[in-house]
Amino acid sequence: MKLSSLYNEQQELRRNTYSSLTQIYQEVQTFKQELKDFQSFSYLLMRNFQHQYQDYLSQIVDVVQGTQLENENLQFFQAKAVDLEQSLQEINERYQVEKQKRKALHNDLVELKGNIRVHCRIRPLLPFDTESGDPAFQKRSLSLSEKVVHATDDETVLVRCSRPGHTLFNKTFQFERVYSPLESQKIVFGDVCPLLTSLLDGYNVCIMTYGQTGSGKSHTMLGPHSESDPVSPSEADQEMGIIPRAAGELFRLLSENPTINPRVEVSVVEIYNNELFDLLTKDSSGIFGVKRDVITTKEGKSNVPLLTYEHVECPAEFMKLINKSLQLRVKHPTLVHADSSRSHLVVTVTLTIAVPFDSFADQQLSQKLCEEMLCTTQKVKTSEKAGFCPRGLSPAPIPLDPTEQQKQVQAKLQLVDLAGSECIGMSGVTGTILRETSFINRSLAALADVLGALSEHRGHIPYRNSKLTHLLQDSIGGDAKLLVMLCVSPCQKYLAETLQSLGFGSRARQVQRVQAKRRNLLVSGKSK
Ligand SMILES: Nc1ncnc2c1ncn2[C@@H]1O[C@H](COP(=O)(O)OP(=O)(O)OP(=O)(O)O)[C@@H](O)[C@H]1O
Repeated sequence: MKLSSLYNEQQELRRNTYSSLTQIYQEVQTFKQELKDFQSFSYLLMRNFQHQYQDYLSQIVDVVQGTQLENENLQFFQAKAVDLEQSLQEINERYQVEKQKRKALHNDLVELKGNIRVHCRIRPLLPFDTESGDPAFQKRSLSLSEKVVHATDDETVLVRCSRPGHTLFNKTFQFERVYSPLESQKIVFGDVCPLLTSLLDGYNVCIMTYGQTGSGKSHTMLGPHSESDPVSPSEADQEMGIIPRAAGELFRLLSENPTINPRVEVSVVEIYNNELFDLLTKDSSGIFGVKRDVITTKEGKSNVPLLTYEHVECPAEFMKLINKSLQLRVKHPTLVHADSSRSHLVVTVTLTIAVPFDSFADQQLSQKLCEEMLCTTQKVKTSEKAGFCPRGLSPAPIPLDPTEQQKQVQAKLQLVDLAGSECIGMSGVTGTILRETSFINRSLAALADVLGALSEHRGHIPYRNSKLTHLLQDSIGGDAKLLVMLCVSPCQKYLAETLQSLGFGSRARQVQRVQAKRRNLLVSGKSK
């Protein structure tokens, strides 16, 4: 019994063992299958990975090669850009040289043809461009201060107005030189400076500023100044205008030529309400600014009898006279400009220099002129104060050592700061100032008429219609080198006045006068 139960137990154990073994076997088989599947999946994965790796690798190689190529291209283009930049710079430098040459040739041509040279300066926008006493105007002032006048290059002014409600305007004007609002007093003088060399070479020269009131004429001619702060000829003052700079340059040039025995004389006149005043002399009651007249001499030249010429020996003495005269110059405020000059200011510098005879022909001519001078001086006997020239004559020639072989040349530099042309409605003037304004406008119209008559080669040139044109007759219609410096405002508010000034300048350029001539001998020493 016990044996049988043991047997049964063993049988049971065997069955269980067999069943477990079978189960284990099945699991091993399943595991083996799974392992096999995993192996083939891994293999597949590996192959895929290898393919992808190959792909990426070849892509990377392509990219690296491409980058290298691009790098080489970049370096090539960079080198090319440097080359191009260099040649552009060279071309630019050559262009600037050619431009200067062209400009010099153009200026020579202008002079040969006897044309008037016209420069135009556009001033910067200033606070008073947006200010107005008129409240209705104030509302519009922002748009009216919009810039409509531009310097597109150094010879072209573009006037462009595209404001809704206004006539569209797009017009260019050409001048010998155009200054943008950023260009300094020094740059402006740089273009004027050669005219001083011409003066020393014996040419008469006239430089005048023309433009609307407040457009920058006095600023250009004199620089900022006031009674308490006069114009000083100091190199440190960047804002100095043409007159103090010209004074400095003239004496600098003279100091480089000590043998020419120079004599510089200055007269200053103001033309106010068509009357001419000598600002360097007092009347019997001790008041500066004596009324004078302009006459035409037998030779057809304009002359101011009894005009004072003062002898100056340095820029400081020169500017002292100018500052004294500026204090006398009539100024009144207008709506456009609080410190408006109401008169034309004409500064005349007479330079007499002695130069050696260089040819027999010169001596002959000198003799002739000497005789002419003698005749004239015998007719006009005027007392001569120490340091002053005989009134009403051009300044006296320098007495020379009779044994010296020298000739004298006299040339005249006129620096003219015109009163501003203006529209009466815009400047808001009444009473005395209105009267002044109409005189200013009439004299400027007379100037335009003279230019018109000259450009049309009319037989009669109406110089005598105003004191201004009569006084400037020799410079405008004669053989002087004449430079008109137009001054214009950049803003919309003064468009009409600006167009008027630009039109004046364009007409002035059309005038063909006689070619500028060197002054010849005034009087001579004796030749041996
Ligand atoms: N280029 C410029 N740069 C800076 N300020 C300027 C310039 N031009 C003119 N101004 C200023 O504008 C104002 C008017 O100029 P300016 O007195 O020269 O006018 P104007 O044409 O002589 O006027 P008017 O005919 O009424 O005397 C001044 O305050 C002057 O300093």
